[in-house]
Amino acid sequence: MEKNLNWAVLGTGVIANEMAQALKAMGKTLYAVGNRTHEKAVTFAEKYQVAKVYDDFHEMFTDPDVDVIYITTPHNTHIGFVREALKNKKHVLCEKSITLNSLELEEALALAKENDVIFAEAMTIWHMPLYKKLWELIDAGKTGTYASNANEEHEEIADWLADGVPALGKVQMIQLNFGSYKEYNMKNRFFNMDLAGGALLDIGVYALSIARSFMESKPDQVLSQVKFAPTGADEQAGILLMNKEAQMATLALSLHSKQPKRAVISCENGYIEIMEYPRADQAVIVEAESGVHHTVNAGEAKKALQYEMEDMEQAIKTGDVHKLKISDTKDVMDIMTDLRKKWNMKYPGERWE
Ligand SMILES: NC(=O)C1=CN([C@@H]2O[C@H](COP(=O)(O)OP(=O)(O)OC[C@H]3O[C@@H](n4cnc5c(N)ncnc54)[C@H](OP(=O)(O)O)[C@@H]3O)[C@@H](O)[C@H]2O)C=CC1
Ligand SMILES: O=C1CO[C@H](CO)[C@@H](O)[C@@H]1O
Repeated sequence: MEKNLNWAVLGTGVIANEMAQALKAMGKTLYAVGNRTHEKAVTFAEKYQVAKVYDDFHEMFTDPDVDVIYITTPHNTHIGFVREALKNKKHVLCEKSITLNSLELEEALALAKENDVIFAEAMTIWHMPLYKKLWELIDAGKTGTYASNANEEHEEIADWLADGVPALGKVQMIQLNFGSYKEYNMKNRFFNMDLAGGALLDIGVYALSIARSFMESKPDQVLSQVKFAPTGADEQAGILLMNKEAQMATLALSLHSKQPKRAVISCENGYIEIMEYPRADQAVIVEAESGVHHTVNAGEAKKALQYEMEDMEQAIKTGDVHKLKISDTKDVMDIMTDLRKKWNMKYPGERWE
């Protein structure tokens, strides 16, 4: 019989609560919880019937019954806890942004390899069925027509053909907005430099992940403008990307003004519009010539965390990590690192070399 993987969660904040609910919806129970403020871990365990609460959350890393740890603490703390977990041979699913910079990410990936465990980012974009479907659609139609044997690689091609969805051709230009209004409140993580706040690591990571996932290669040209919050954290930014195939992306990010979370992926024969990414379950495809609209549905927005944990479990059980898109996580982290270096925006205690 297949082994049931035991999940432990580090942290009891917003996303940890969602994770516990998602595991329940998967028919599983969270095995363990640890938190800096112990009483909150006790309350959390009662709420979700968690079997184990650690007196000191560091015990989680050496508990022989824990298979996989979900890290849900602020960005600045990720690398320290990731190191501790990987050295103790625990698989790790770590919240975005996975580390502060590429140097930390390289170190963590090397540690995962050395200890023969999986280390991945809980990046919603990699796991939602909608994006998986759209990547297939783009891939099957990137030459501008569907190849006659395309359905051997792309199961859904017959459905697209039946629905009259055109082969979209090459991705040319991607436009992404993400704006979320957060107060300048130093009690939370959003603008606090000590907690690695700022728009890029909190929301830019989503926009960049979408951009990377629809581009053929990593962008090698990056331009930007930035405005800083009174705390020194990046409050809003405009970012332009281009890769060697001359595919371009434009990002507008703000952590102090609301914008629709909208993605437009323009291709030669039409465009795809996704509203409310990252947790999206619907997109509209508009044909360039006729203006005809096709609605594409896949998955359910409310199951976002479930999809992440299902892909992680599958990777642990099979050893096939392709769904975790670690290489794309690295590309996104390289772009974010490069941007912050250009902005001279270093977090307290952060190492760049
Ligand atoms: N995927 C998604 O949709 C979302 C992802 N996130 C990501 O999840 C992470 C956490 O965000 P969120 O849940 O909003 O954060 P919260 O502020 O709600 O919770 C943070 C948790 O981390 C703990 N913590 C804070 N500092 C430390 C520290 N120095 N050492 C140990 N534990 C610490 C807190 O413990 P205590 O109780 O003691 O304060 C708390 O349990 C971030 O990386 C964020 O980007 C966030 C929201 C949505
Ligand atoms: O990941 C997250 C989901 O989106 C929020 C903004 O709307 C972020 O602040 C949060 O960290």
